Amino acid sequence: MIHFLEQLEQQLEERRHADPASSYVAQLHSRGLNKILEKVGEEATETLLAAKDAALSGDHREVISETADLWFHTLVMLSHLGLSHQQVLDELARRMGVSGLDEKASRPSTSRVTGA
Ligand SMILES: N=c1c2ncn([C@@H]3O[C@H](COP(=O)(O)OP(=O)(O)OP(=O)(O)O)[C@@H](O)[C@H]3O)c2ncn1[C@@H]1O[C@H](COP(=O)(O)O)[C@@H](O)[C@H]1O
Repeated sequence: MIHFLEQLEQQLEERRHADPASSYVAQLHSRGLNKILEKVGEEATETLLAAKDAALSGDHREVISETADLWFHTLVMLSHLGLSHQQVLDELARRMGVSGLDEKASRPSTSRVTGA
């Protein structure tokens, strides 16, 4: 899986400066960060709607497809910002074993008051 992400990231970097007429990835970069963020938001919404449908119907194909779209556009976003999926994996690894409840309780008291 990690090897596949490395291959995909390499392909996304290669396509970054390709001809937008023949590459969707190049098209996204040429349209700029706001367009990429718009797509991430759109795919996030489509993913949650598909998840609601999947819970009702038991058919998981659409939520898997939409989640793949969301991950793909998120990878393009990271690439546009000069970041790597590895930095996200490192952050998840850093959090491994730290309960989300404990982490939240250790935040400064102002955060707890606002519930943020
Ligand atoms: N994994 C993907 C991938 N997943 C989704 N998509 C595209 O993401 C788009 C999302 O579909 P939408 O209907 O939401 O987008 P749209 O309606 O066309 O967009 P709007 O004009 O409405 O904003 C579609 O065009 C999909 O084909 C992807 N496009 C590319 N890749 C990977 O990126 C590589 C390079 O792609 P190209 O740059 O196109 O060669 C490919 O070989 C793949 O490995």
